[in-house]
Amino acid sequence: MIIQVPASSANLGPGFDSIGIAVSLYLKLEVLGPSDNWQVDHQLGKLPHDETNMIVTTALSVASDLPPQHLRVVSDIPVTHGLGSSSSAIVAGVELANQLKELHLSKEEKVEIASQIEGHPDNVAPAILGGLVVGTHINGHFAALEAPLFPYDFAAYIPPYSLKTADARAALPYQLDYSQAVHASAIANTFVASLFTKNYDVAFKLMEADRFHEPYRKELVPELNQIRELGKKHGALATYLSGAGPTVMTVVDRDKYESFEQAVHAGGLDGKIVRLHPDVDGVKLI
Ligand SMILES: Nc1ncnc2c1ncn2[C@@H]1O[C@H](COP(=O)(O)OP(=O)(O)OP(=O)(O)O)[C@@H](O)[C@H]1O
Ligand SMILES: N[C@@H](CCO)C(=O)O
Repeated sequence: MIIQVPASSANLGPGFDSIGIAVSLYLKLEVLGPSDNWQVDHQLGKLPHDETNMIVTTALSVASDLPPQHLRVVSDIPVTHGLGSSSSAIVAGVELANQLKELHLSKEEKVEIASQIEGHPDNVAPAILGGLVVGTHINGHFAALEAPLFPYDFAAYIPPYSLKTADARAALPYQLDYSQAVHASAIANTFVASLFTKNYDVAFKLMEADRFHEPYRKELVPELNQIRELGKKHGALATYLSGAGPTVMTVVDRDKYESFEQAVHAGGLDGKIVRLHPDVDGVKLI
């Protein structure tokens, strides 16, 4: 059995902790069979190979009596780079328990479990459902709604350095001034309305108008402004910080992708740039 989970790009500008989209990088979790101890084979650097691996801890939190397994993980989602690697591991763990214990979890139940673990649904919900998702928690439970998917590609600029979500969250203020909070919320509300009504001229302006997190994180990722400026000169639609960064996502018309990528290379940035498209399936068995 192989479980496949897509990467996800959260926030899309003003949708802090509530909007995310599944994109075409994947974690594949193969179940090789029962084992004396939990064993996780992977080539993902320092991540644990035993029962402390996040995939296993998640699976055991769903089904504590799950017998140990020998697992193999292959993933092209870069870890701590703002493309939802932790969410891919959590979603893989939920699905592992679901399959091995035949729990028959609904998609909504998977979103609830994974969001409780991650704390917000912006990465786990698209990783489960596929596509573009808006969600939050209310009275301790999570709701996630699927928005229409826009017909564009992404140029993901992936810097050579990593940035832990915890560190990027530490850069945020504890409080926002009341009038600033009202304006930030109005931007986010109108952004969501523009997505659901497919008013993309408005959506892409608002995607670059976040007031909740990008102003506080831009010093950590100087490439955000550099690429945003390149995008304006080379026909890109909008650029935002993917999740907690440091990946910078640019939405591009499919026929303008090549020229935008060339402009980023010519800009002398030392990260890599990867063409991504939305994933519509979410977690699935392959
Ligand atoms: N394939 C994996 N298997 C097990 N654990 C993983 C895996 N990928 C990521 N993790 C865990 O998630 C942590 C990284 O989470 P973090 O939230 O900092 O980054 P991210 O999820 O890549 O970024 P973002 O949440 O901004 O999209 C790793 O340190 C590790 O503990
Ligand atoms: N919404 C989250 C995504 C990363 O978990 C953030 O920006 O911190």
